[in-house]
Amino acid sequence: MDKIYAVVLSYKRKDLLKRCLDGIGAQSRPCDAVIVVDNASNDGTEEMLLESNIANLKVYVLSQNTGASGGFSAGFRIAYQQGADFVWMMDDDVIPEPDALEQLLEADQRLAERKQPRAFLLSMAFTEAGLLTNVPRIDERTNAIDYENWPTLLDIGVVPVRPATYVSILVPRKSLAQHGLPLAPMFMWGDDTEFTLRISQHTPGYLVAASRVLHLRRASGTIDILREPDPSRIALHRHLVRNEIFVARRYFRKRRVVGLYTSRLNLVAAMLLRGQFAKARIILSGLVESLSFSPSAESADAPVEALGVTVRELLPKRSDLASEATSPPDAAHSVDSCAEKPAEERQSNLRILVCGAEGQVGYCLINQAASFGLEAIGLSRQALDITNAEQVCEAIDRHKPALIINAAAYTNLDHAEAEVAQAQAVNRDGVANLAAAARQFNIPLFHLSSEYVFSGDADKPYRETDQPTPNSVYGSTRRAGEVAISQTLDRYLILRTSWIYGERGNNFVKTMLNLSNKTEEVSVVSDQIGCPTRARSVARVLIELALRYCRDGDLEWGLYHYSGASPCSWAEFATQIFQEAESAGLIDTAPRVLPVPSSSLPRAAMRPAWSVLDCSLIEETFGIRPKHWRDELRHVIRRISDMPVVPFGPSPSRVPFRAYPFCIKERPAQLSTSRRSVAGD
Ligand SMILES: NC(=O)C1=CN([C@@H]2O[C@H](COP(=O)(O)OP(=O)(O)OC[C@H]3O[C@@H](n4cnc5c(N)ncnc54)[C@H](OP(=O)(O)O)[C@@H]3O)[C@@H](O)[C@H]2O)C=CC1
Ligand SMILES: Cc1cn([C@H]2C[C@H](O)[C@@H](COP(=O)(O)OP(=O)(O)O[C@H]3O[C@@H](C)C(=O)[C@@H](O)[C@H]3O)O2)c(=O)[nH]c1=O
Repeated sequence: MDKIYAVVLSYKRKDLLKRCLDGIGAQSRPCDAVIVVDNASNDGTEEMLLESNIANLKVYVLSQNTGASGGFSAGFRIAYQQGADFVWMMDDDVIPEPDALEQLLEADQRLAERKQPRAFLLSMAFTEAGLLTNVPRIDERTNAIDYENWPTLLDIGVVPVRPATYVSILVPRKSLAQHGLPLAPMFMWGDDTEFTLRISQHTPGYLVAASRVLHLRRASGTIDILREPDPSRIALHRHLVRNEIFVARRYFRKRRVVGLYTSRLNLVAAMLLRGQFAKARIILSGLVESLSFSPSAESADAPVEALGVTVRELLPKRSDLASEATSPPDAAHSVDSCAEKPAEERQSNLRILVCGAEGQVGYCLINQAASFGLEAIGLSRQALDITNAEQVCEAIDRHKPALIINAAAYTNLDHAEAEVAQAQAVNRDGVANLAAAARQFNIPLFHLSSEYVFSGDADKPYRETDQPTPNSVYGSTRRAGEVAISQTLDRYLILRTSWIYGERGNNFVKTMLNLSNKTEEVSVVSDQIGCPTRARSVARVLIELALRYCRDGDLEWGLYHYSGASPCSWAEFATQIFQEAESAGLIDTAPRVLPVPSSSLPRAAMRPAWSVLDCSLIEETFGIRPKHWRDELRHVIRRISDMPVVPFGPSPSRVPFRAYPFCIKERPAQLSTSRRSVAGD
């Protein structure tokens, strides 16, 4: 079933927002997530949201007001990047009728049956007095004999429209993927017009008669500086002037642009005659700005931070997630541990120590943590070698983190078969060092492990309760690390995952892309099945759980499985990688994928035939759902194609076949806002 994310942008209207959320919560078709973007309201909105009982509520507070266009742009990208199939966007003063969403989706279905592509679907908006408001413009495009086409689909209750507002608009993922995000620099007014015009350039949007919402807007009618009731908004009218001209220039005929300039200049003249100098200056500055204003659309993959803000995720109370308070364990050697402190003090230690910070997941942890309000101290292997117990204690003592996340590991499977001692030193003894230190400092340890702890001869997804029986050195050492943790600590979180890939580091996606330039056919095993998992999503899960621990001082500790959704073979994964890369223009021609049995590609370490993890426990416990690897892969490929340099291949030692021994140096990782230490910090 499609994932529908409702997104509400809110700015200093907590009472209206509450009504809006109640309306969303009462929908006959529940939303898979309800996202509120708080545009730095600072008016008690956060407190109201923290107390909210709306199911699946996620709240993102921007560090500063980015205007309507910035806020909507943030909301669209957050929902898109979290895997929404449809984004149901609205202002905070919209109260949807209980079947508003269901009706939009039914209309979408009817249009699909008629094979009509659609850029968006729109509800009918009414004022409290029952008058129509926010009426979109009909799409007046004509048919082959020059008649307007708009009545064609009246029988299914929809009319094609083009410019529209964000008063209950349902935008399919495809529109965002193809056309990008609303233009944040517009700040306010006209950004919705521009966005809907852009996405409906070749495919109409539709107004859906049966979907109705109430729009409780403060001022009625059109926006006009002469009638502006709110003095604090008068200065903002320069955006309106600039944006109107920009939209006209981009989407309409020259005559309209000239008309706009003329009417605005006339208005300025009239104002000057009436002595309205301040207002005249505002219009004039809009006109001047319009001469050079020409923002371009960001891709839906762009991080929210690209808006020049940081984002903080709030964790609203949700009955299903509330953990029972337990008494803090022995505090003999405690250092700044979250668990022993009252709630208000706990918030003050949001520092996490990340080991293995230069690895795929480690890097993503450091890169994302600050956006969620965590201070991440990232230590590379040079800065902290986890095999050195003394160094581990020193690092904790120096940084006094609330918890440790271990993303460090010896991950070269084939080399591990020969370098058993080295693999054990890191994956077993290094992890034991971390567990001992966590115990000494009375802080929890989050740790990553692998599905390779299982032999791979099962026929159903592995659960946390299944007995590990590793059949490689890597798998055995990972299992030994898990055991060391569970025997040393009560407060630990082990996350087993599988087939990690991302735009950075060594992984299968990078290997395939590297191969694509060198060969026309790639042999890939088709008898190993698993779930590809994006490094960034693994990091995101760890951040989410770290935040919950810092908030509550406790967590449902233990072992969890988390991987991408939907199993596939490596051969299927490779095929999809090439397809995505080809359509993103990253490669000219996709090589053929020749599916082969594992026996035909011998490697030092045995790979499990079945690498599928059952992720239901993490979903039941924390509401964390796996994301489909196909969606995630598309993002990763896009990001790689945005990179200015040729993608990095794997280090030659990880590549089993002679065909691709080259390795192009990756550009140095950029430092994130969180602290990253490479040598000693
Ligand atoms: N990659 C995958 O497909 C999967 C990985 N996992 C697990 O997830 C975790 C993260 O994986 P991923 O990000 O892909 O791993 P990477 O191999 O990308 O990163 C591991 C990092 O650990 C560092 N490291 C190695 N030895 C030490 C040490 N003694 N002290 C400190 N740091 C050290 C490495 O540094 P250097 O490069 O300098 O050696 C590297 O930066 C690991 O535990 C891994 O086993 C689980 C399932 C699948
Ligand atoms: C490069 C290549 C690989 N393959 C196969 C071999 C192997 O079975 C599979 C993946 O190979 P890689 O070497 O990229 O990945 P590999 O090192 O096996 O990946 C594993 O890493 C460790 C750390 C884990 O914990 C696992 O979850 C898993 O992700 O693809 C081909 O069939 N053809 C090819 O051209």
